[in-house]
Amino acid sequence: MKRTAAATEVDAPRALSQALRALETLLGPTVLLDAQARVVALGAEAQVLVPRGAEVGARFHEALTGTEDDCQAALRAAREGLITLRGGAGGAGQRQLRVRAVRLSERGKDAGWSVHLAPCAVDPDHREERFQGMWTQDSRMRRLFRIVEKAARTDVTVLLRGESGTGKEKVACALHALSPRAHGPFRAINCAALSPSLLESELFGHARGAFTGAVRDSPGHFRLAQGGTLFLDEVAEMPLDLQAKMLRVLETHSVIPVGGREPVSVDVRIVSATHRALRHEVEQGRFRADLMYRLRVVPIFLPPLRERPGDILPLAEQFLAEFNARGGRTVQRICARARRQLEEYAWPGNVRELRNAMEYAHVMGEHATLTEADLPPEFNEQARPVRLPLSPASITSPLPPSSPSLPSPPSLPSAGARDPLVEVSLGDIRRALARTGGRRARAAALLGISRITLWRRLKEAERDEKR
Ligand SMILES: Nc1ncnc2c1ncn2[C@@H]1O[C@H](COP(=O)(O)OP(=O)(O)OP(=O)(O)O)[C@@H](O)[C@H]1O
Repeated sequence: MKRTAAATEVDAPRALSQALRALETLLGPTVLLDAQARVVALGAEAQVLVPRGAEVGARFHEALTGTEDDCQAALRAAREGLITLRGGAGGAGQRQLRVRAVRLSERGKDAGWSVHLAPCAVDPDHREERFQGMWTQDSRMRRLFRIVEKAARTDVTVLLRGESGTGKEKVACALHALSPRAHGPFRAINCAALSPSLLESELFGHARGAFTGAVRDSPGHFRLAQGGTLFLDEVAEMPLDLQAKMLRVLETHSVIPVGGREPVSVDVRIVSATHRALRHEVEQGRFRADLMYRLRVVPIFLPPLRERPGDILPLAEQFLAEFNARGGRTVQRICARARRQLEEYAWPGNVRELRNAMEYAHVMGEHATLTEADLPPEFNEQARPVRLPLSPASITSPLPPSSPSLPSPPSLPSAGARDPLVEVSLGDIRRALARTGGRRARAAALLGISRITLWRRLKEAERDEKR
C-alpha cells in the first residue's frame, strides 16, 4: 500500500509526551534539557516534584530551585548527584533530589540531557566514607562506623548480625585494629565449619593423648588469641553443650583444654557474628539466653546491600579499579544497561557477591566498556532475584541514545499479582513511601503488596532495628 504524506506525518508534541511517559515509567521523573541546559519538556511526575519555576525554557537550576554549581556538577557527573532545593514543596525548608543526567547527542553533537530525578530526604550527614577497608555513602553504615569506633576502645563483647557478605568479618577486624589490643593477635574461627568435638579442641586446645590422633598438646584459638581478639563467626551454630563451656570461659577468663585438668588464664576480647536473629534461636531453644547476653553487650546490625542501593555502583566501580590495577584489561565505564541490571539485582550474597560479579565481568569481557553480556550468568537468567525498580539509583540508568528498541519495562507488579521471586525490601518500601509522599495505600499499590503486608514489614524492620 502506498503511504500518503498524512499517514507518515508525526504529531511531534504527542510523540514527545508519549516518549516522556515511557521514560517516566522506566526511569522515574524525567526532565529533558537542551544543550544550553534549558528545560525542553517535563514529564508529569517531574512536574509534581518541581512544582515551582518548572517552566519550559527555564534554566535547569532555576527550574529545580537548586544552586547553579550543584546543577552543573550533576549535569557533568558520570555518577548520580544530589541537588539541594531551596524552599521545597510547600515551602517546607530544604529538600534534596537525587539526580542523574544522561547526555544526549545528535549526529555526534551535544543535544542536551535527559535528567532523571528521585526525591530523597535531606541527609545533612550525606557523604562518602572509607573506613578500615570498607567504603560507603550510606548514613546507616556511617553511623555503624561510629559505633565501631566507640566499642573498639573498650573490651566489651560485640555481636555482629548481618547477611552473608555484608562485611561482618571486616567490621570484626576494624574492632581489633582500632582497639588497644591492635598489637596483639586477631584469630577467627567459623563455628559452622567444624564438627562439635573438633570445634571444642580448636577453641580450647587439647592435651596430648586426649583423643586418637592428639599426638601433642595444642593451644587452641583462645590461647593463640592471648592479648588480642577472637572472632567467633556463625556463633549461632555452636552446639548447646559447647555454649555452656563458652559461658564458663567468659565468666572465669580461663579455658580447660580437652583432656586437661588445669584451667589456663586467657585475656581475649570476643567479637561474634551471625546471620541469624539470636533472640529467635533462644526462643527456639537452640541458643542459651545467658550466653546471648554475654556476647551481645554491643549488638551491631549490618544492612544488606539491597537496602543501601546508593553503594552498589560506586562499590562496583571501585572493585573494577582494583582489578584494572592488576593489569590485563582496563574497564573504563559500565554501560547503562549493565548499570541498571546491577542496581536492580537483589544481591543475596551482598558485597562479596558484587565483588565476585565484577571480577567475573572483568575477566570475561574484552572491551573498555563493561556491558551486560559480561555479567555472570545469573544476570541473564529470567528468574534472577531483583529489587523493585523504585530505588533512586534504579531510576537513573538510562538507555543508550543509540538503543534500537526499548527493553521490556521493569515490571512494577500490579496489586495482588506479585512475582514471588521479587523480594520487597525495607529500602523498596521506604522509597515507595517517599515517592507517594508517605501515603501507605498508594505505596503498597505501587509495590504490588497489600497495605497489611507493608505495615507488617515496617513493624518487623522497626523491631529488627531495636534489637
Ligand atoms: N563496605 C565495604 N566496602 C568494601 N568492601 C567490602 C565492604 N563490605 C564488605 N566488603 C568485602 O566483601 C567481602 C565479604 O566481606 P566479609 O567477609 O567481611 O563478609 P561477612 O559478612 O563476614 O560474610 P560471611 O558471613 O559470609 O562470612 C570481602 O571481600 C570484603 O572485603
